[in-house]
Amino acid sequence: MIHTLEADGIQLDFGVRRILSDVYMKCETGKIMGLLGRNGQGKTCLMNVILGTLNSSSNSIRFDGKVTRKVKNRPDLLLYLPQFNFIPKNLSVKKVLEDFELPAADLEQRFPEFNSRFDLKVNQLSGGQWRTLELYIVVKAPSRFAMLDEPFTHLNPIQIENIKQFLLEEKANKGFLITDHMYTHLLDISDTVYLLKDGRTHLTNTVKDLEELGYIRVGY
Ligand SMILES: Nc1ncnc2c1ncn2[C@@H]1O[C@H](COP(=O)(O)OP(=O)(O)OP(=O)(O)O)[C@@H](O)[C@H]1O
Repeated sequence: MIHTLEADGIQLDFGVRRILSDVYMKCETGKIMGLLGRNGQGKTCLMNVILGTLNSSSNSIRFDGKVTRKVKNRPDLLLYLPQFNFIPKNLSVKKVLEDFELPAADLEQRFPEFNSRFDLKVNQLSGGQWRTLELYIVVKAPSRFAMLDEPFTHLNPIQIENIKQFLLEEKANKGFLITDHMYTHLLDISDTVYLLKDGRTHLTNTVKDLEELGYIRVGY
């Protein structure tokens, strides 16, 4: 069965500044939805409104058509990879995996750089490894959907290709909403791409659409 996550009717203002006014987004299990937008257009705010960690004057967040509030309390529905590190730095890799009931062997098979690193504390990992571990948890822990805020940041090109392959395989198990400034990587793996601009989402299909909307300049 395909499950859906939809968000619309969102109005978000900070003082006199309107950040979000005309958003419509739909994610489905089995698919990757990419969200692009220039700095400050409201991508992170939108994710936080969906989660319910940021209050907006109005919003409608629906799972399978049913309005759901306080999504942050429903990890079975949605998990979130924020831009900042969320795993406490003093926990060992082993303990983190145990807490999420995820097998160490699977992490090591997928990301061999964790070989012999399970006893290390998270803050003894490199920044990229710390980020990879967090992403692995959000992707693998059971939930219908996962939102990833800049998953490619801090990662080298080989890690990025590995993560892209990982996400393409794991979308069989959940739906993803991903935002990142590395738009070519996002376009490579996304089934649907929205551009957030001036408070509203634009469904885009091609690089030309992104150029016409002023997000990229091709040919310079
Ligand atoms: N708590 C807040 N109070 C006032 N303004 C805020 C607050 N949080 C975010 N903003 C503003 O809202 C706008 C959208 O921020 P947001 O972080 O969602 O942008 P973004 O699209 O994720 O940007 P980036 O790509 O740089 O991460 C920005 O102009 C930001 O300064």
